Amino acid sequence: MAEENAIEVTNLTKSFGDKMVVDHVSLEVKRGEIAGFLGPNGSGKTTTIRMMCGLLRVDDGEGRVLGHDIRHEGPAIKREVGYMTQRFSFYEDLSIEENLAFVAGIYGLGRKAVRDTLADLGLTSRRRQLAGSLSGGWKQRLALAACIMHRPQLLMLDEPTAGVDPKARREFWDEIHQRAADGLTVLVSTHYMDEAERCHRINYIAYGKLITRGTVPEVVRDAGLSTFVLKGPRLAEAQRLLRGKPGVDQVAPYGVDLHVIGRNRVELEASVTEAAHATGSEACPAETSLEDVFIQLMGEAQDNME
Ligand SMILES: Nc1ncnc2c1ncn2[C@@H]1O[C@H](COP(=O)(O)OP(=O)(O)OP(=O)(O)O)[C@@H](O)[C@H]1O
Repeated sequence: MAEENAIEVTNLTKSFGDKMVVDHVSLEVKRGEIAGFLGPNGSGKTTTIRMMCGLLRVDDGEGRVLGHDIRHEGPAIKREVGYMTQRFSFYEDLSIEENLAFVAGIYGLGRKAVRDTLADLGLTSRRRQLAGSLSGGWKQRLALAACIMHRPQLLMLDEPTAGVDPKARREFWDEIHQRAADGLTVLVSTHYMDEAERCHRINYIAYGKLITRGTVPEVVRDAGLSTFVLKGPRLAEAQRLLRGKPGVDQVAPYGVDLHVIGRNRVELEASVTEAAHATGSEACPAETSLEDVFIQLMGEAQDNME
């Protein structure tokens, strides 16, 4: 295994009953990298994360996490990985400090680890506050504290910011970036596009299959999509006209604009020009967004399933 990779797994496969929910997924994450794990609901992200943490047996495939074999060295992986589950929970009637002391006990850590972690995450002044009375952002900070207290080298964060307000999400990401700069590796699943754009590299999975990976500009470029923006007074009509026209794969209102996206640029441009003419709107080429790419990939993956 190349030493610089914190995660290197190939062909991970898992079925529940007769349903294959992770289908030969291969992932590579470099040390110190923030890797995004994106994909529609139920596409297999959590299952993949749990296999890589040594929490779930793989049906097939192999690989190493922090140099440990995922099939046979689960306990070593668990010691060196911090896993923040999707619906993390605390004892609501215990304080921040008491909750962390409980987690410290599980890892065999002492009071110093709790004190250091409180200080490290800016929780010292709130340490006596009950976990149940914390806002979403502080709860999530407590969850992060609980999963980094044993000083893991790799964090696996499963939708860590779901339902948290934008300011708290930004603070969370600043925190993650600082830690990555200090050498921590992070794999983070998210449905938020702004968070995907904050990752060094992203991996997109749909219906159990890894569909694309790379930096955000690489993923957008590799998708090979073209986008036109329509501006004008009769966009609802333009939207109706464009649906199902040659070259038009997606039509989506963005505020007062209409975005029209497709793979075949020549056909797309002809359809857009025609709709613009019919509705007195103005059309111009625009950058394709990551969200447009994901929606396209999701639709295509769905079509391949049928
Ligand atoms: N223990 C289990 N037994 C049976 N089916 C399961 C089990 N765990 C997950 N699944 C199914 O496997 C599929 C993949 O689920 P998974 O939670 O890995 O997806 P996900 O990409 O993390 O989704 P989300 O974005 O909604 O969190 C889903 O259809 C889910 O219902």
